[in-house]
Amino acid sequence: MTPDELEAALRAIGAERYHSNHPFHKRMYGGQLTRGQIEAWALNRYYYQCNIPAKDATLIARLPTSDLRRAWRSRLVDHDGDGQQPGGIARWLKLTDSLGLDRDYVISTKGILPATRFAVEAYITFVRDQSILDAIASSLTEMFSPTIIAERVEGMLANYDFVSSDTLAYFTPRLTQAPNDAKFALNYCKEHARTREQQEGVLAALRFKCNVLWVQMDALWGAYVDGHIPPGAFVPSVP
Ligand SMILES: O=C(O)c1cc(C(=O)O)c2c(n1)C(=O)C(=O)c1cc(C(=O)O)[nH]c1-2
Repeated sequence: MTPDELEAALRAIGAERYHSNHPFHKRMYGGQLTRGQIEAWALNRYYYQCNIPAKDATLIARLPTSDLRRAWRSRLVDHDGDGQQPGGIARWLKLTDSLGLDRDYVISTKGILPATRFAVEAYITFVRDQSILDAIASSLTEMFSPTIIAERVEGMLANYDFVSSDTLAYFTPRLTQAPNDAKFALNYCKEHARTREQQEGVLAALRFKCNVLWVQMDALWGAYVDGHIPPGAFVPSVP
């Protein structure tokens, strides 16, 4: 494959497998979720958010050059803040605050679904154990996140009176951060995935990561749409 053919193959995977295709997302932006279901989504998604810096620090520890480490470390600042400006984790907690979730409970992660925990842990393990090329490729879902974020924010503002643009402020910086991050990772993969085997590895890494996101939606659906809430997991106080 040429580098451009590789990019086209990556985009085809996103078109088919990104979590924007999941029925839970469609219900969310379509205004068909209850407040309790949105609370469950925000609570569970906190676990993804708060582990993204651990994932990125794991990768940085493996990167062989200053140039690569410097390029990647902006992601840590994006999520952890710089001590002056809040980062993504703090902004996510504003979202859970505004939904009325107890901050200590959210941070404790006691109420998240087992599948959320397993999926996020699998992502960190993948980045620790697979090749650096595959680890970088696993971040490429971010190529598709601006579209899902725009859809989600627009749909939620239009459909839920308990959500405001302030509630969803987490997403605003992501609309510029994600494309920058994705561009760097995509260029890296196009440049370094030369053999067929390497290219297949990159494609498999993106499929893996789509699964990490997809199973989190499946778990929310099973627990909060079908009603099979696992023992110990969050039970919404409102329907
Ligand atoms: O809102 C979303 O649907 C969405 C998706 C993704 C993604 O595609 O992995 C990320 C984010 N948001 C996000 O906010 C974020 O910080 C992020 C980091 C990463 C990553 O893999 O390093 N993905 C994502």
